[in-house]
Amino acid sequence: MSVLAVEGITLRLGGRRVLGPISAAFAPGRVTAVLGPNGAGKSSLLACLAGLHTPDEGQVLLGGQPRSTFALRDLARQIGLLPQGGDVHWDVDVATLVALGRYPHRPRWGKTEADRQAVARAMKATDTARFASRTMTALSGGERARVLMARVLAGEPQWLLADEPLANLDPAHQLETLACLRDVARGGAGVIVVLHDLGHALRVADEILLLCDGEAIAQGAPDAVLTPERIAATYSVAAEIGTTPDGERFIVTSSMAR
Ligand SMILES: Nc1ncnc2c1ncn2[C@@H]1O[C@H](COP(=O)(O)OP(=O)(O)OP(=O)(O)O)[C@@H](O)[C@H]1O
Repeated sequence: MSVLAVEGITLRLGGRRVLGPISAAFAPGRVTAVLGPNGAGKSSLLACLAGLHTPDEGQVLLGGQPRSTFALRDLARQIGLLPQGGDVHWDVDVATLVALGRYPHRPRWGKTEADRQAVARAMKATDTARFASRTMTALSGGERARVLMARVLAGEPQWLLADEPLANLDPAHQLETLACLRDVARGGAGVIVVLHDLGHALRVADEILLLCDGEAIAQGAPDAVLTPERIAATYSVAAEIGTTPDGERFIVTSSMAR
């Protein structure tokens, strides 16, 4: 599968440059965590990759071809976006909503067995099958967030772009979601995930892209990017990085001494 990349893109919103110029490439079969302080440009970058924003300069490339040269249906099959803080305010039942994720794949009429199986897999992976017949507006915020993740997973995109997918989730479901992202990458898809928890990023990511003020200040292996010095310079917090007896990496942050 081909690489997804941005080449020298800039983005202006409200008359202000909020991104770039930035160049970065994302590899299939890997989890890339996009990190950075509030307002760094993480969502803007994902929106450019997903086609919600058109860069003012530069281009988004899919397999070396400009994104703009692909048909919309083709792009919808290849790239799935879970937007930040997405929600649903209509009385749709969970199974119907998740099945909408198959829309780019479905024949003109009806659903195929492959559609049904993809929806079942997505609901199992997100622990949402047990409320398949309930309406979205009758679920808690975290339950709705998991259903929205199921909808994107049901589309089995070659590129999964997830903007803060752990928001509103309890610790167990956060870990399940991180494991699910790893599974998606293991299956060969490219995963690009925006995270705020540096420890989660250290554990889930093969690679980290660190943004600050709309620019990429580092991209590489988690241990190489997330050093205490760089965390201090980027987030203005002190960080201690360690390893549990089980070999799990963790980061503890604290206020910097004044
Ligand atoms: N529609 C808009 N009009 C003007 N400025 C915008 C708009 N949307 C975002 N911005 C600005 O663009 C910058 C980048 O925003 P973006 O949402 O990409 O940041 P982020 O890194 O995802 O932040 P967060 O961690 O807070 O979600 C911010 O300074 C924000 O204020």
